[in-house]
Amino acid sequence: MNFQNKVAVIGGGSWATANIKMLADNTASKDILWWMRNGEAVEHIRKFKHNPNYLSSVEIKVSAQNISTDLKAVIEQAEFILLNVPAAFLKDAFKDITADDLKGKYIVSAIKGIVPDENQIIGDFMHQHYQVPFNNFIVLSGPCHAEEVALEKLSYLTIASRDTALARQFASLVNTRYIKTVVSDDIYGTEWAAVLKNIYAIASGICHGVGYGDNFQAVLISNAIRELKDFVDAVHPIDRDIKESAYLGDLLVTAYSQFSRNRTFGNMIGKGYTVTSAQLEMNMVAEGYYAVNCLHQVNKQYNVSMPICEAVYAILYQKKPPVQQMKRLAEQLS
Ligand SMILES: NC(=O)C1=CN([C@@H]2O[C@H](COP(=O)(O)OP(=O)(O)OC[C@H]3O[C@@H](n4cnc5c(N)ncnc54)[C@H](OP(=O)(O)O)[C@@H]3O)[C@@H](O)[C@H]2O)C=CC1
Ligand SMILES: O=C(CO)COP(=O)(O)O
Repeated sequence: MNFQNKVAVIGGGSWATANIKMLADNTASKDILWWMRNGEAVEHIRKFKHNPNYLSSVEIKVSAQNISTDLKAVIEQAEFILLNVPAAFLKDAFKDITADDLKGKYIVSAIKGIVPDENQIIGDFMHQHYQVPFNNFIVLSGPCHAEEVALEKLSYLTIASRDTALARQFASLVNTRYIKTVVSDDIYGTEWAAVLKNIYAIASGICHGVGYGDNFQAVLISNAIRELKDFVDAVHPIDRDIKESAYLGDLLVTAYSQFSRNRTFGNMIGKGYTVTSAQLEMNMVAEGYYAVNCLHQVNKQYNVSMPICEAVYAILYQKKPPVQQMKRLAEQLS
């Protein structure tokens, strides 16, 4: 297959900015395009070569005319469409985009979330609403915080697609001195694991916020990986090693890292912040907040025992006191 290597990054947040950096630092010949909704940020980046709102220390090496607020025009010029908009806002961002606009394009999802109301992970959503064939769909995941990419800390990404030759091609556009890539064909497991680990990171933050220590957190995360495996195996039962970095690795980094939005959000909830005040304070998106509500609906179909996710759901959506819920949860862990 002949590739043109024209990549459009869709979204203007931290992960989009980190993805722009990886693509620019990668030495393969390519065109990089960038869409974001914020016109002022576009003007600032064109002029000063830094994103004023996210990872502002990163130098942006994308030509000024390739950065735009016109999504249709950006998509039209690209071959790979790299989605970086939080799942809760994807439908709104794509409201003027049609299946025809995406025909023949490769859709790469770097989103770790579920589309609310639809209760679909991104591959299913793009397939059902935009007729994107699964063979044209790629997942970019793995334990990797945008902040560490900005610092060029060694990181590993998993690039998953049913078409592993396509996954390898996309991997060849993002690997750098500090980014190593692993190719997989498990699109369902990779997407669902990335969604669930955000919920477990919120649980981890809540536990910290209410006063549990490292000893308890280790038990929580040991139980979380079993819960994650049970759910992913129920949704898509294939032979997968849950200890691989796209599954266990991403859970660990998100549950333990100082950079995690989800853990930070959970910590604030544990300390008594309301959901709204925690969201306002962070100015970044904790996907797990939206995901746990969707998962609660989706799991009615699979009926997997998920006490950790249910505790997070009860705290965030049924306003149950974190201390009481974590005490109840602790009695169910082993
Ligand atoms: N950050 C990370 O390290 C990683 C993030 N991801 C995933 O990447 C995706 C993007 O997250 P990330 O880059 O971290 O996001 P950030 O939290 O850094 O930024 C928030 C993004 O959401 C947008 N946004 C906020 N409110 C709205 C709204 N009401 N309507 C439309 N857009 C809105 C912001 O746009 P604006 O600035 O215009 O308000 C901004 O682009 C998520 O799915 C996340 O899980 C995956 C791996 C690592
Ligand atoms: O997915 C991530 C790291 O792999 C980022 O997690 P947070 O959204 O919790 O920061």
